Amino acid sequence: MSPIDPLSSDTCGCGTADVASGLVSVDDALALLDCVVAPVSGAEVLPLGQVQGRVLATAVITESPVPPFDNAAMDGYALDSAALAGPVLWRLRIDGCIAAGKAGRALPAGSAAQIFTGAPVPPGASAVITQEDVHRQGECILLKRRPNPGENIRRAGSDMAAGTQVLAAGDRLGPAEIAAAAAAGRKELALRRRIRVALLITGDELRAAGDPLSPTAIHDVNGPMLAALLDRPEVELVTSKRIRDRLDETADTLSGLSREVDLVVTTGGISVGAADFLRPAMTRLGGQLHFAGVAMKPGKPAALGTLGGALWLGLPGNPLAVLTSWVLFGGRVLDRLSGASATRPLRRYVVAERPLSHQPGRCEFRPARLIGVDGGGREVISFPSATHSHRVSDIVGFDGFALLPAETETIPPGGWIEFLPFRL
Ligand SMILES: Nc1nc2c(c(=O)[nH]1)N[C@H]1C(S)=C(S)[C@@H](COP(=O)(O)OP(=O)(O)OC[C@H]3O[C@@H](n4cnc5c(N)ncnc54)[C@H](O)[C@@H]3O)O[C@H]1N2
Ligand code: MOO
Repeated sequence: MSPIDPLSSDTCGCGTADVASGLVSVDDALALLDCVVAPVSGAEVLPLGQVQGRVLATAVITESPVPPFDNAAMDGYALDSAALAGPVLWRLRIDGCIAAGKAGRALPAGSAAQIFTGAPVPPGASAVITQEDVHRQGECILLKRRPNPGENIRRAGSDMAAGTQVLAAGDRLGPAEIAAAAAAGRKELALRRRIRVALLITGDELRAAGDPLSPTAIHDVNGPMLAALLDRPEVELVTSKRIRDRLDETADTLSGLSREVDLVVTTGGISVGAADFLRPAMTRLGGQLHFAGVAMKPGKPAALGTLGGALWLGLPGNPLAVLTSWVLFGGRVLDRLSGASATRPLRRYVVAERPLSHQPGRCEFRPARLIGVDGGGREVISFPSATHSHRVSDIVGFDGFALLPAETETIPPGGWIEFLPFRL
């Protein structure tokens, strides 16, 4: 299999097809994003119980070895295997019982100590033999086999030596990382502060979900979807506003929000119509546009800019276009702002269930569902017959996007195709 193609490669074509219309390729847009979006400054220290999903600001280094002492890996008997003399069968007297959390005394010659998993191995013992491997006779055990030196002993520092870096700045903290921090003896961690985000929904036609509709109105779909996409541990959604399609209102609101937050996410009003006021508002306010228009379908009008100290991520109005541009750019903006270690979306090759046709032009992100594995062990996807950027029904139950290169017209059943899983 060939390596994954850059999205702007000749194979894709989206870097060339729309150059004339001033669109940047997806790869160029991602590169610009990486250049301009830097982590927010400032850290906070929180207890382990409150760090799930957050990004670490400073590395975690163990101060002492883990485990701190040699201990038993199994329930059984601690003994000195080198001291077993004479022919098998060996008989040893049981001298004491060591449970986890208790200390054992030095083993007298010719004896073994009963020991439980996690208990410290007593001085003088070189191995732990499991209780299934011995025959117990009153206060003695009989052994048919000489345990190997070190058998069933977990050595001090064998998990983490003192001074080991177990987590790096930029690591995102999930259950595994929190476990590592706890094992390293930390009860609190230094985290990047949360990203302050404002959500701005634009459109005269919009009514809140569930509100009665006039004959020309529709329900706001993007507001609830974006609020859900922004519901992440590293995000503080400071405000969510809905405004009308007016230049003054758009500019005033953008200007006010840019003084309060790190990132303003907008939806709608970024295309070329006379009622699209986001770009004119940015121009009026002296904002800087890093890109405005990407050679992709859906999501073509997606834009990124800077206004004062805040970033502006402009998403289109059509709901599938919002989701597509969020998957490509939104998650990555949050990763960069949060200081998380770089993570490109993980793409892989899968095969098409049936013939796939595409109108040549922009490279297309077609919603797709993983439906199983074929006889050759290849993952198979199904997909709708076309991408309709306004259709919400097309995204329900889908697993990601099939990437259709700009010049591709058809892909036969069983043909290789790149797949970008949702990483919401
Ligand atoms: N002459 C051209 N017209 C359009 C172009 C173009 O290049 N030239 N691009 C088209 C593409 S592609 C897209 S995508 C849309 C994007 O337009 P906007 O981002 O300016 O979005 P709106 O015009 O405000 O809305 C588009 C569509 O989405 C509906 N919408 C808006 N907000 C919401 C919401 N919160 N929830 C649900 N639906 C929403 C809106 O009613 C429109 O139907 O422009 C094309 N036009
Ligand atoms: O690119 Mo638009 O986002 O197709 O509908």
